[in-house]
Amino acid sequence: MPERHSFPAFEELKQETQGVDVLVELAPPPFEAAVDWLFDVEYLERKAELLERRDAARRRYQEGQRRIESTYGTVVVRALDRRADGDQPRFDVDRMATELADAKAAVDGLVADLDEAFLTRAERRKLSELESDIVAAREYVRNKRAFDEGYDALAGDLEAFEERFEPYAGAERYMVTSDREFLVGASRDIWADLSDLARELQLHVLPDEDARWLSEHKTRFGELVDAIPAYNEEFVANERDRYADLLEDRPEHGPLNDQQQNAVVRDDRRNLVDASAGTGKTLTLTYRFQYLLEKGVPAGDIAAITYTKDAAEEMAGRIAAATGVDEDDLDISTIHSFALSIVDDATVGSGSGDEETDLGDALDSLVDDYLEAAMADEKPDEADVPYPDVYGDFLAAFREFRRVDAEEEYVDTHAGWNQSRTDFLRSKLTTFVDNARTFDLEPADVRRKIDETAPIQFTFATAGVALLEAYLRRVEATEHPIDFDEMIYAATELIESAPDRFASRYSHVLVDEFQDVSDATLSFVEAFMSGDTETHLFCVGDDWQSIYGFNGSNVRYFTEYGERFEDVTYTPLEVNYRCPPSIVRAGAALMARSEAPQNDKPVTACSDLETDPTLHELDGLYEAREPGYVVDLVEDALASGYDLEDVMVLSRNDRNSTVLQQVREELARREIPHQRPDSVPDYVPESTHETFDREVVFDDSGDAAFESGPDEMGPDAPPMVTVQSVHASKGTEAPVVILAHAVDDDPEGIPVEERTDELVDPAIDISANHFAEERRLFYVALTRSEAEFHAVTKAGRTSRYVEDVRDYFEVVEPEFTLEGKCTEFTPPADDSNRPFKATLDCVDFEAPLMAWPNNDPPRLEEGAVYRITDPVVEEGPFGEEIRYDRSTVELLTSYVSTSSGDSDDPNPRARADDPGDD
Ligand SMILES: Nc1ncnc2c1ncn2[C@@H]1O[C@H](COP(=O)(O)OP(=O)(O)OP(=O)(O)O)[C@@H](O)[C@H]1O
Repeated sequence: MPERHSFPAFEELKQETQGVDVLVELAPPPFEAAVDWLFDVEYLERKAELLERRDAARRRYQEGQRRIESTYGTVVVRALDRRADGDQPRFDVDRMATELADAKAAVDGLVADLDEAFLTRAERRKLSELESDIVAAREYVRNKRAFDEGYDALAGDLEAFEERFEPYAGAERYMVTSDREFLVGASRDIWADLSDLARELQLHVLPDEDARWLSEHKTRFGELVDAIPAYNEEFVANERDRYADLLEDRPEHGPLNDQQQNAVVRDDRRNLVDASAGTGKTLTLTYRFQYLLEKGVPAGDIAAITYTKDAAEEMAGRIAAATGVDEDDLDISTIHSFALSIVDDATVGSGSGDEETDLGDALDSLVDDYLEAAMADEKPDEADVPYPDVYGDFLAAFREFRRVDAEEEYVDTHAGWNQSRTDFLRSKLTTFVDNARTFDLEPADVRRKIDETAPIQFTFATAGVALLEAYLRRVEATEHPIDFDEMIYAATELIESAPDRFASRYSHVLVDEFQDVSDATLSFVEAFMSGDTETHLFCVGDDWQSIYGFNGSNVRYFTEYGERFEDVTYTPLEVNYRCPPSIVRAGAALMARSEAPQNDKPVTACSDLETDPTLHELDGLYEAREPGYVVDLVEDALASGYDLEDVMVLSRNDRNSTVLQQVREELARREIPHQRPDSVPDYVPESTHETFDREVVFDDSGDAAFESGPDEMGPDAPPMVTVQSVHASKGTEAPVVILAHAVDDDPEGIPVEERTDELVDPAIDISANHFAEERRLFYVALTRSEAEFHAVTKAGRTSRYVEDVRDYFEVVEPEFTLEGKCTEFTPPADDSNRPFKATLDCVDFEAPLMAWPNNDPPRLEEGAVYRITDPVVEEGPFGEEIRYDRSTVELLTSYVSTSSGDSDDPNPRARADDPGDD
């Protein structure tokens, strides 16, 4: 059936006609004809006009529609086909978009230009279908274009992300901090961009491949946004699972705790374990070494640096035993041996054989040459010394120094009692140059620090600077480094200049006691990170134990490490496995009061031992009583079941220390085996020699002694009490620790008296606060203890650090009882009011006694042995004296004639205990 056309314009006309018909019917007859006539004329005109407009509109429509279809039909159809197939457009999307925009404009123009009222419904539908096809095609192209643009904008970010993420895709590696920060940020940004894009697009309109890409990437990045921050945690958990055997099942002690296990497996570029004493830092470092070996890292790719040779040997022994790797294949050494090995390696075959390679020799011989010639006042052209021009400067300053010294008698006043002038000057000059090297001061730096208004310092330091110049010339002229500092600098330079050769040799460098780094050692360690090497650092340390400021170390390198370098992961360890809870709490309280900023470190004790540290405040004759008292404590410990090696006696100083020297003498007198300072054979009483299958030597005093320190003795080493300085005790532990001479602000106390050395000061550049460093030293001493800690001090002069934590101490006021033989007795002349005087030989010391006649004291008998209970010590004209009277003196043994052979018994206590002697 043909379509019935219907036009609204004609409908309107028709309605109008019907309206006129009704009007005609209602009108009276003559008027009716007139209306008809009028209407016919009007109607016919309008009808003709309408027909004309209709035809024009239809013509325009048909032409327009045809034109649009022929111009744009193909592009619309193609677009719609792709859209329908979910396929990619097969030609240029931009051109397509332009053409479709034109098509839309053409349709819009046509519609605007058309009087649609003259179109049939079918024509209108067709037009609207054309319009909507164009719109749909445009929608497809717009989405596709927006997707492509979004994709292009993301492509760079995605590539960068994938490249950085690629090493971690298998979850086999710890994510380095800078990568992690980048990947966290990038994954968030990419996810946000993908989400924006998806929001902006109609996915169903996109080609399927694009829609799929978008939704898959959006999902992936949605997951990565959560996964990347948690990546390392997961890695660590997996790694801990995989190596649980190593980390949890070792029989010699319990499993490593969570924090220790984390520290072992975390593997940033730089890993820092910052933890207080006894929390297992060294143990964790040892485990990290083993873990790396178990992971398959070749032993030769791992280097460990310890603070002392003993610690290196102990660690190597432990790792070799645990892993079966030959000890010789383990690269564990002190930083100096490590640097030396690098320098040696680099200079092999360079003809360094003739050079002075013995560290220290170069300086010693230079000081000797200059000093000897200058003491003999040899002129530069007479003297057989290197660098005569510098010697000339040295001599001029040295002559001035001697002139000033002759007036001020400086050397005579300051030299040790058995030290010659030359020895004194030699030691000061060597220390001067040594210090300048340690603190890396150039001659000009030292010169600036000299006080020109102080003649002694000015003349001596001017000579010192000349010597430093000569030494630096020698350093320069010598191919092989000739001192420790030079060694470190040279090794650092070598590594930095050839990272491929030296730094990349190690994939892992582990460093113990990292808080003690100096400028030079820090540069050395960091040199391993130079170039494109993949070396990873693992350092353990504790700023609370930084005690080598005088040696050039600077705790700020440790505390500010994370700010100075990139890719640092910190791991705390918060359980102390060594000390009883009271000591752990006292240590934390001590450090909370530090004079210098310290890192905060929460710590709890693992032990449930209820021992409190003990404070022994000796009064009266302190200096004389102290060694005997300290050794009494050693004997008490031995008597209560501790072994010799369980006891450690410490003091602020060792070399030149009267305190430890006297303690050692007392230990030897009581035949207790004990350690002596480096290079001096340790003491073992003759009676025990045959017990040990070792060669025994006898020292000058006739004491039997082993040739080396306890750690080097091997399995046959005899057990002995450790006696050493607090510095030397770092990193060690013992059940019983006795800190002798915990006296405040004393030449051998803690804090040690802050001493300036007028001669050497210009060559020193210590940045550490003296009292803060001494506090840390006290902290080290306190935290060596596994059970008992005893601080022995003089009543009224107790160390400020003990005072800071006195509440944690059990305070013992030892009863002061003197027992000894009266060796001298001087009664006053009868008529005088002068005191009786006597001396009691208490073996450990001589006690001067005094009594006034009106106190009615007993008359003492020379040669008899007395006990004085609770004696009152007073300051007399010749020092401390003990007042005695009848109520305090008790006769233990009457005078025994020397012919009996007993009178020289050095141990009156034994006699007093013997009832048969009464
Ligand atoms: N997880 C553990 N279980 C049992 N004992 C442990 C554990 N961790 C450490 N220890 C023990 O605690 C003591 C202290 O360990 P370590 O010497 O490694 O600590 P440190 O932090 O290096 O101490 P310091 O800084 O005082 O030298 C050692 O006797 C060690 O064997």
